[in-house]
Amino acid sequence: MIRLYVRKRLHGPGGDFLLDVELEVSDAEFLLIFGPSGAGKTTLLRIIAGLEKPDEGYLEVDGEVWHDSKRGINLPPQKRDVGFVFQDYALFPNMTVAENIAYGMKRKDPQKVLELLRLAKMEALKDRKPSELSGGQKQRVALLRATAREPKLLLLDEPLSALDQETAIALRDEIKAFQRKYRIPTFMVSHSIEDVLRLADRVLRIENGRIKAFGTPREVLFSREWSPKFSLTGVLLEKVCVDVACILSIAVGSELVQVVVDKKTAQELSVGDTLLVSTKAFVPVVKKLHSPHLNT
Ligand SMILES: Nc1ncnc2c1ncn2[C@@H]1O[C@H](COP(=O)(O)OP(=O)(O)OP(=O)(O)O)[C@@H](O)[C@H]1O
Repeated sequence: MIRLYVRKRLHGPGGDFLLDVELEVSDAEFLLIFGPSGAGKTTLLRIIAGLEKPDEGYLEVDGEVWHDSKRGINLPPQKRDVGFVFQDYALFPNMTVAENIAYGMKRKDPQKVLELLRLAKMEALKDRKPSELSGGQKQRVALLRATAREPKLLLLDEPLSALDQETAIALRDEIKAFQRKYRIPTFMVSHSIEDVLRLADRVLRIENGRIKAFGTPREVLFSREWSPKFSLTGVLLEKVCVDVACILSIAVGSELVQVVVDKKTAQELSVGDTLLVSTKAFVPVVKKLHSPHLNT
């Protein structure tokens, strides 16, 4: 169980605001932290890792108190059992892939390093240096290194955002597979709705430092406050369905807009259809305006 309470005054471009988050997350849960740029997502991860200090807070992980401002407890980062993966890999350039992964393991275990490399289909690259790897491969190594130490908590800060679409999809599947296999509670920051739908057990949506929604992907994505008021028309380029929800990618002029609809709505839509997307009492309504398929 992870119990977290954080308060910290942040300096945003529009003035100061308060990061104010309180939550409980159960063991082995995948929490996705979602929200606009500047909301305080990275700062929250940094506070959990001990890289920044909150003005006021409490953090308990698996029965161990890492921070308690009232009792003056604040474990330094190296005493907090976390694995951290950033957007920019941060591997040791002078170490091989295998050495990078073994670094920080509580009990050196070459067999485990090999098992992880096998799982990520990276065995053939184990003696390479990071400079000889692609971006996707480097990020895989960063993830393996964070997992290898079997931390009590895994923190991932937009680990897929610097990768091309195909690599990001493959790595996303691996993150899920690792998390399921090793059952490490994971907090991941992402801007991607696909990450929300494919990875998260629960989603924390924060805006301006405040919790706007906290629940299952479905509860959060379809929550009534989710969409600002708007109305636009565009052409459906792609629909991707996961469980009960589908993401529509719609070209509106030169912009690409993504909206989430339920599967039933999506079933009636085809790529190439012209759509009207509007909100009615803050719940998006998607209607077909025209279908080229009717004319062929
Ligand atoms: N130690 C700090 N003290 C005060 N303000 C800070 C501190 N660290 C970050 N900030 C400010 O807090 C705001 C939130 O930053 P943060 O990086 O957490 O946002 P974010 O939600 O991760 O954004 P993005 O999605 O763009 O990465 C920013 O305006 C930043 O300048």
